[in-house]
Amino acid sequence: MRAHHDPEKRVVVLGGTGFVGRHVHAAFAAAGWEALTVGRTAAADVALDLTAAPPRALAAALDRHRATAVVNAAGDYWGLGEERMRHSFVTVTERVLAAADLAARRPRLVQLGTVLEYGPLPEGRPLTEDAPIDPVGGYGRTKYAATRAVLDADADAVVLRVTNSVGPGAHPSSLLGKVGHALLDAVRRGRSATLELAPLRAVRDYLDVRDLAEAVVAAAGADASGRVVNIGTGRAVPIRRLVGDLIEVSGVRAEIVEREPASAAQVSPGAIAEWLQVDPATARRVLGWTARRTLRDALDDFWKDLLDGARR
Ligand SMILES: O=c1ccn([C@@H]2O[C@H](COP(=O)(O)OP(=O)(O)O[C@H]3O[C@H](CO)[C@@H](O)[C@H](O)[C@H]3O)[C@@H](O)[C@H]2O)c(=O)[nH]1
Repeated sequence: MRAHHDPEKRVVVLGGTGFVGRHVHAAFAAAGWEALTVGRTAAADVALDLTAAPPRALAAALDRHRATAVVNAAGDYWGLGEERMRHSFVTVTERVLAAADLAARRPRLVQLGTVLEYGPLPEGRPLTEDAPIDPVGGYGRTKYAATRAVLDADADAVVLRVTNSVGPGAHPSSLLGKVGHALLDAVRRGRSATLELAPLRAVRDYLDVRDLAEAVVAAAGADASGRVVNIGTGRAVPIRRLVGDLIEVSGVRAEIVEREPASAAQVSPGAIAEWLQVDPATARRVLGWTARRTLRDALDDFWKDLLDGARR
């Protein structure tokens, strides 16, 4: 028998086949929501290129699903220049807002932003929502412009400014994604691995992506509107240790070679913030959400998923 769903719990996840979106979709389903993914690939429930489709196409998908909420987890950015990122984030967000206006019932919007919208803070100062906005790179600048569009629209919306996340499906261009794929390659070849990385100086707040997904579900159900909430664990971890833990989890013999990136295209979006730790108090108070998983589990499950994928 088909499960009976609460008519108020119907969500459309934009970018629902991406690394974060996939987990967001699963978390909504686990919480009893009827969840639909929109993405560019055939893996999505509704295949729609949000950078090209007019708002009425998305509005029609929202209406067909009778969506009460929409999550914007869409947007390519790895290796893209600022203009392309502006299109990925700002143009798409403007279209999402226009589509929500056109829909028969305006859905609540949960927009995924980034902690990189803020400027770097001195070491030891946790990132609160009143920290100065001073994005250093094109990624932070364009994500901030998208956040502004949401806040200025006066919609029923909340923006989550999210820190780094890891777990099954981590993007191969991210630091831990890159390391995981290189370790998997070593397993396939029956060799040890040589990991060529930019100097691992940063100390960052890392979330299990499944905790992040639960924060999005909490945000969809919360009362808060027209504001931002920072999403992180409240702990800062040296990324060198995370890389070491992933190598240990894999059991692969690996050598790390640290070298300054040869070109700007190889620099991580977050390379500007060396020390970053979120203050999780607002998320706890406003969303009733706190990260609960360990990073060891996130790394374990990321590695298991890579091995499973290689066997499939
Ligand atoms: O070879 C490398 C690669 C990366 N890093 C550092 O590792 C951290 C993580 O880098 P990466 O995985 O490339 O991600 P970020 O650049 O931090 O960006 C991620 O984290 C942001 C929030 O913190 C999110 O908004 C983005 O979507 C997400 O891609 C950063 O401090 C990088 O400077 C290195 O030290 N060496």
